[in-house]
Amino acid sequence: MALAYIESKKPTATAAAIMASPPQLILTQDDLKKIAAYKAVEFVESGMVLGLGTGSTAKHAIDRIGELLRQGKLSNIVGIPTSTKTHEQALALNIPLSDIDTHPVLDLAIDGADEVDPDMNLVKGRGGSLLREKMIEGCCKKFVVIVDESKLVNYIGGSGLAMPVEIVPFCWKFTAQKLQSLFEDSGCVAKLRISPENGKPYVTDNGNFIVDLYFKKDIGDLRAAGDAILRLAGVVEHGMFIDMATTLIVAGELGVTVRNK
Ligand SMILES: O=C(CO)[C@H](O)[C@H](O)COP(=O)(O)O
Repeated sequence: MALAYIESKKPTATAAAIMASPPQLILTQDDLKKIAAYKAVEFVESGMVLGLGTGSTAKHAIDRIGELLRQGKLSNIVGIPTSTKTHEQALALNIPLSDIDTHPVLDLAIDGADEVDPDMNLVKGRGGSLLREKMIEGCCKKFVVIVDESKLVNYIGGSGLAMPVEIVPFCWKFTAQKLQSLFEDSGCVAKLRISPENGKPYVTDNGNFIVDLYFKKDIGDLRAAGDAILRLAGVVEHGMFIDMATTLIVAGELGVTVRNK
């Protein structure tokens, strides 16, 4: 697919303000996340129905939306949260909330990602919310992805970190084994995600488990891989977001890049 690029290596006014206060020599990863998030919120207009993402980057965007509502600079926003955690954050900020039963078409969603490839395909779900994120971000007119530059990869799986798959708890070992076998040629290792809090299987907002897939090599055709995963009984959804992002905002040491698809 042909891509159109709008690129700027100059810090925006918002980014410049964040960089300037307090004075510091090195921006932390969290500073970069905040810069990307604030830039994304510039796309938000009063009256919009908004998908509210999950994770440490999206959290900054939601805080900013709450702040602009409080200041009266935004009004009549309806937020659709992608997780119970985001739901709680948005409630605390007095952002009016709804769901996709009531609002099946959203104006805009803002969310982070774990990996972004050169075609703006994503890995999401290391925060555990991939199913609701995919349902909600799949019905947005515009899906703005916000990342710091560490999330950019040459190919999906290229970070060496997990590509999450949400599965039903029933006979999870069977499903994990099937997933691993599917990507044998890519040296795939499938691991059940364990919650660091209690040492038990991590349970998603939907009552499911997550199997994290680690690849040693490029898995090739992402659509074919995604379809093969979804054909396995026991799989609920995978964390590859193929051809869904419409805008990518990357914050790095040299400034902010905005790229439209
Ligand atoms: O997909 C996600 C949650 O399911 C997050 O967007 C993703 O994990 C990125 O998180 P962070 O902004 O904390 O790096």
